[in-house]
Formats: sequence, structure tokens, C-alpha cells
Amino acid sequence: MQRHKPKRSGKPRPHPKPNNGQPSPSNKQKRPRPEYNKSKLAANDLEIRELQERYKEIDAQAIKKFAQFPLSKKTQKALAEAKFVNPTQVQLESLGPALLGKDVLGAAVTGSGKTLAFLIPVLEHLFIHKWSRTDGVGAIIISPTRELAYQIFETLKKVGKHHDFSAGLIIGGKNLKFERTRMDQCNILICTPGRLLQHMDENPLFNTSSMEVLVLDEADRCLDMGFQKTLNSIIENFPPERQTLLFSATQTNTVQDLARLNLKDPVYVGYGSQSAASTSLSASASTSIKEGIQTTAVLAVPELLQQSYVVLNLEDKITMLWSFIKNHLKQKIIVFVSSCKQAKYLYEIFCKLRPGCPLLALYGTLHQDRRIAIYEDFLRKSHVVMFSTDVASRGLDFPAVNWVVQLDCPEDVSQYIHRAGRSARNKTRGECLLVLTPSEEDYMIRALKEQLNLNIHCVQIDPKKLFSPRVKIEAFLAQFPELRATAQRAFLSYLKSVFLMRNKRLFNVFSLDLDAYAQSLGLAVTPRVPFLEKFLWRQKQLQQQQSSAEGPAGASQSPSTALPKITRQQTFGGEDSSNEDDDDTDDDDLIKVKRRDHDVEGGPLELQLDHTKDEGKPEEPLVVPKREKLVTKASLAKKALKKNLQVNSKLKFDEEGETVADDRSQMKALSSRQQRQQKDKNKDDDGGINLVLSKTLLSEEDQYDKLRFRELVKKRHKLQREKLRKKAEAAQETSEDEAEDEEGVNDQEDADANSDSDNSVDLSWLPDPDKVYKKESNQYNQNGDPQSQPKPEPSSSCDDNEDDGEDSDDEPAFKKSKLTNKMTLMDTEAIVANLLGS
Ligand SMILES: Nc1ncnc2c1ncn2[C@@H]1O[C@H](COP(=O)(O)OP(=O)(O)OP(=O)(O)O)[C@@H](O)[C@H]1O
Repeated sequence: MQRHKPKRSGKPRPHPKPNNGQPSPSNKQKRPRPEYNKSKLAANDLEIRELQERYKEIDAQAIKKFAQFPLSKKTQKALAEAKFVNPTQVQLESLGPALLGKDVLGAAVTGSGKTLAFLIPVLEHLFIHKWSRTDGVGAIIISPTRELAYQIFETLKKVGKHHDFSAGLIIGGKNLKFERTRMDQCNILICTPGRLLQHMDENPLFNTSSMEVLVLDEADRCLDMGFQKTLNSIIENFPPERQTLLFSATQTNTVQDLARLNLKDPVYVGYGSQSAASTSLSASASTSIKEGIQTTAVLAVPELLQQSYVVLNLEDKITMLWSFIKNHLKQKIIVFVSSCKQAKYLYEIFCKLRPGCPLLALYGTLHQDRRIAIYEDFLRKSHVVMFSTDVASRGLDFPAVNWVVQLDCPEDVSQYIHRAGRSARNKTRGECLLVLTPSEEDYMIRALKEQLNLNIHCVQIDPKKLFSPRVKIEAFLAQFPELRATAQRAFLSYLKSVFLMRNKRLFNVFSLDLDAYAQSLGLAVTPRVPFLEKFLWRQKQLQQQQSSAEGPAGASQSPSTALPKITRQQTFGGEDSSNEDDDDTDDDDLIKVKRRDHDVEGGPLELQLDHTKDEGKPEEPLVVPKREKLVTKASLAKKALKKNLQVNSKLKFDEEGETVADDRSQMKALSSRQQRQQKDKNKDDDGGINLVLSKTLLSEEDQYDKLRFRELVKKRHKLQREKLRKKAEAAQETSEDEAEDEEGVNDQEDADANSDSDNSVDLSWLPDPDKVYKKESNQYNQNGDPQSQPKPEPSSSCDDNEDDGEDSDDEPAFKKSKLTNKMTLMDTEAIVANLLGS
């Protein structure tokens, strides 16, 4: 946890906790004199009393400067130092009621200073109530994203620097243990909902019973379905007697949401008052609206924001973006896309293409430290393009953003407002370009005009100014397989994001030309889209059921006419379908990041598709049956591990049916046995690999494997030698037989008379085979191992000494067997020639 410790000026704290009235010996020297302390306390009390009296007299219409507000000297000083002199409209309207302790619902245009509108009351509340570190948590500020929480924390550091309160930033991706030990010492906590709930559940030191102010920044997002369950659980832990401040550019006012928060007679700021939507300082008194009265938060975009849109086919988006960036190299641009994988792919491929300006990518699946580094990098740079998901669409205050390009259509008007609002902040100029596909144009533009009263104009792109990077992209994808995999994931994640959108009239995945889109990403083959295939299959089933229920008349309709367009490659499979399962699960994650609790995954999803409309019949929503949970290899493996099953053990049996241990599968190393014993002892082992132990284990096993291999080689050589010997013996026998036969033919009578005589042919010149073979067999012992042999010259090409040994053992035997064979053949020829000649 990061903690803000305000600088201590060496002066005493306003309300030090007395140590039974006696200063502790250790800090005796440092403690100020009691008289001084007393006068300081008295001055403080006086200041508080005066401020409280002035609260009732606040007149928002008369105030022009912060100095006119009854704020503590410490806050005033910090505001002046940060050059906050004139309050903005939302600050003017909300500060009064908030200082009086009322609940406030603030809605104001993006970049109009809502952060100060809640931070100042938080600081003042703690100051007025003489909060000290030992009093625990006094205020909690909840933000939907980590970057926004970080930004609020930084602003708090600025405006609260002269106060003595401690503050903590509690966001995911940080050191949980560190946060745990420090949380109870913080007076102001700035957190994301998930992390806050985690601490509430797991941290016994965390106590919110003293909490007095709750702030929800981007309240509509905090209260929407994505955080609904988390926030409900959080609110349960808060004391009901508290002040609640809700702020957003697109404020919620649904009765259920407000009831959940237990608001008491809240003051609405920026509701039903057009002036509040603009950044001008025209006076508009805040209105306390009693329960039951219908109110509408004003939706608006900054006055100085120029907005336009362009209609393009999906496959032309990359060409358009590339040309756009090349034409705006000296500008600060944010490009919004709908999924993390798209942001990643665009970043990677554009980096390879080198447009000539710095590139960044900010999305939720990045490591937290990297996210903060990218956020700060984008803050600093003046010419840069950042590809981002909606993680950067709310609240982030990047200075001087020239362009916001909404490359993928926003989910609704609120999202459009927040994305566009990253530009033209706090009375600066900015531009926003919305990119729509032909199927999105009609609905989106109508919604923007109706809800925002917006005069957005369509721009035509000059085809001459378009540069297509397609050929280069294809070349890069051919060269880098990992880039191709990223492109495939981007393709699938975009389709999935469109498929899961609730508004089916705006987002129709079946209107997209998938082959063309895949090609535009540089993919030669369109990847398979398993979730669409499944959906179509189910739809077909439903149609068949319906038609069979309706009878032959209903069955006459061919299913292919009712099915939306799906291309050849999708049905027959495409490039690298091996990691589709992974992609699916990953894509789920990314969808969940945005709307974590949406029940689109599990619950029935109503899909109203244009192609399902039957003329004359009322539109019937298609109901997708509950999706079965995907069974992945990883989940099966996890299950098997949990059951502690012995997997893949092979048994061998001998002829008597007894099991024989398979030598190959046995781990022989001593350390492996020790490890196994250790594992058996620690059944609760939480998994993971001990790298050091594994290394020693593997090197030991390696030794055993080498020994085993040497034995095998020896056996093989022994067999070869035996074979050769038998061959030679057989050849010897046949040559003797032939000689005998020839003798019999030529001199049968002599042979008969002198049958015992061998002297007819002189074979004394032949080598004695017995001698030869005896000598050879004597060279090897019973196991076939060579006995003492003179070593041959080592081969220069051989590196392995152990192998050298093997070769040297083998060489003489091989040579000898060859020699024996040759002699036998020559002998046979000589014998035959001799016999024929005689
Ligand atoms: N009174 C002020 N005087 C001058 N600058 C101000 C004042 N109040 C806020 N600002 C500046 O205006 C910018 C926008 O403020 P902030 O981020 O609070 O807007 P916001 O309304 O919360 O925007 P969003 O709706 O996008 O969250 C910041 O840079 C902030 O420093």
C-alpha cells in the first residue's frame, strides 16, 4: 500500500492522543511545550467553530473564488499552491451542501473538476471532526479503475498536503500483505471495489465502523451490473450513519441504486439544469429534490469538443487508422478499441510498421506496475498514440489530448461521452472521431442526437490519402508466428465482444464479413469462431424443433435461409485452431473485466436479431439455453491433481503373470525418492515447482539414463558379434562340405577305400578357424564385455569421452569379424580353383 504521509512542519498535531497526560520518555525532547500546544488547540477549535458558522451562509451564486468558501487554512493554502483559484461550476454547486454534511449526487461534464468537488469536503469533514491517525478510517473513496484511483490519490496528495491525515491507495495488483498491515492506520482510503471487498473479507485489522464519508467516483459505473454484487457487499459493511457523495459525468438516478446507498434527502447537482452541463460558470443553484420527483441527469460533452464520425467497413478500419496516425504524427491521440487483445495487436503491429511517433498501449491484462508506467508515460508525452480499452475511458485526466478516436463503436451513449471526454478537458479544445460500420451508423447516430442533442457531422475520407499497410502486415505475420497468434486472438476477441453486447440492434456480429476482417488483420486464413458455430448449431436445433412442432408447413422453410451469413473458412476450420479453447477462456476474462457480473455467460441471453424477424409476426426473442461450462485440459488436470491420482503408471507382466517394474519409468535418483516422500508427507502442498530441487533431480536422472544407455549399446554389440560369429561358422561348414562333395565325385573308389584319409587336398596353408575364433571369443568375457584391449587412437571428431570408450571396445571385434569373413570367401574360392585344376 502506498501511503501519503503529509509533511510535518515540526509543529504539534492538532489533537495528539494524550498518553495519560504524560509524554513518553522516548520523545520527550521533541514534544512541544504544553502552553504552545494548548494555544494551538485553542486556535484550531476557534477556526473550526468559525468555519462551521459560515457553512450556512454559503451562496454559490455569489462566490467566485475558493478563498470565499469557508475552508480550513490548510486546504486554502494547498489550493492556492496548486493554482486552483476559481471553482468550476460543479465545485461551486456541490461544495456548500457537501460541507454541510448532506448527501450529494453530482453530475457534470467530463473534465469539469469533479475530483476536487469531493476531495475538498472529505478533507474538511475530517478537519472539522478533529480526525487523527488513531481514529482509523474516516473516509473511503471508491473508483472503478486502478488508474483513476491512482489519479485521485495524486490529487489528494496535492490538496491535502498541509493536513496531517494519512491516506492509502488500495488497488489490485499491489502487495496485499503490505496493505493489510497499514490499512488500519489510514484516515482516507482510495480503493477499487474488488480490492476493498477483499480486505473486508480477509483482513481482521480492517475496520470501517468509524467511517463517516463515502465517495463513489464514476458512481454510475460503480453501481452498474459489473460491480453490483461487490458494491452491495461493501455497503453492508459501512455504518448507515454516514455522508455519501456520488459523482459522474453520466450520473445514475434510479431509485433502486439510491435506495441501495441509503441516501438521505440527497442534493442533486447538474440535474435538469442545462447550465451545469457546460463548463461555463453560469450560476445554477443546486436543487434538493424530494423523493418521488422525476429527475434526469444532464448528459453533455464539453463545449470545446469537436465531434465527427466516419462510416467504414470493418475491414477498412486498420487502413483508416494507419493513415490517420500518419497524418497526425505531432499530436496526442487515444484510440479506443473494445478488447485488450485488439489493443495489444494494434500496438504490436503498428510498432513493427513504425509510423514515426511514439506508441503506447493501456489495457487491463497488463501488470499493474506496467499500467501505471504507461499511464505516466502518456501523461508526460506531448506527441504519442495510445491504444486503449475502456480502462482509460473514465475519469483519467490526461492533459492536452488532441484526438480521441473511437475505433470500435461504444456500447452506449454514456460510454461515448466518457471516451470523448478524455479530450477537451477543463476548457481546452479537443476532437473526437467516432468510427462506425454501416450497420452501426443508423442506431448510434440517432441515439447520440436524441440523448445528447448533438450535432455530430459525418466526414468522408479522401481515398487518395489512405495508405494501406496490408501487404506489410501480411509479411510481418508470415515472419512472426507469435504476431499471427496475437492477430488471431484479436480477431476472435472483437467478434466475441460484438456477440456479447446487449444491444443487438446496434451490434450484429452476423452482419460482418469475417473473411475480409481477418484479411485486414493480415491473416491469410480466417480463424474458426467456435462460439458462433455453437450458437448457429443451437439456433438450427431450435428451428428444427419449431418446424417439427408446426408440421410440414413449418418444415418447408429451409434452415439455410434462416441462418445468418457464415463463411466457408469458418465452417471448415482455419489457421491454427489449436489454441482456440485458450482463446475462449481468455476472451471470457476480458469480457468479465468490463462487466464482471453480467450474466451473459451463464444466464439466458435474449437475442433479437434482424434476420429472425418474421414479417407480420411479433418479434420473438431467441433464447440461448444455458451454456455448459467449458471443460478444458487445464481444468481436468487440476481436478486430477486435487484427487491425488497416479496418472499414466504403466504395469508390465512376466510370463508367470507377476508384475515387473518398468525400468524406464522408474525415477532412480535418490533426491527424487526423497522428494516424493516429502510430497507424501505434505499433502497440503499448494503446488508449484521447486526449481533447485528439480535441477539436481534431473541431473541425477541424467546420469542414470546415460548408464542405462551404455548397457543397451553393449548388449546390441554383443548380439551383433554373435550373429557374425554364427555366420562365419556356417560359411566354414559349407566350405568343408563342398570340398568333401568334390572329392567324392572325382575319386569315388579311392574315397570309399580311403574314407578316413584327409590327405587328398592340402589345406595346411589355411588359417586354423578354431584359433581365430578362440582368440576372438577369448577377447570377450561371458557377458560379452571386452577384456583388456589395446585402445585405438581417439577420433578427433568425437566429443564425448564416454562414447569414445564404447567405440574403442567395439572396433576390434568388428574388424576381426570382417577379416574372418573375407578369409573364408577367399579360402572357398581357392579350394574350388584348386579342385577344378587338379
Ligand atoms: N477549480 C479549478 N481550477 C482549475 N483547474 C481545475 C479546477 N478544478 C479542477 N481543475 C482541473 O481540471 C482537470 C479535470 O478535473 P477532473 O479530473 O477532476 O475532472 P472530472 O470532472 O472528474 O472529469 P471526468 O468526468 O473525466 O472524471 C484537472 O486537470 C484538474 O486539475
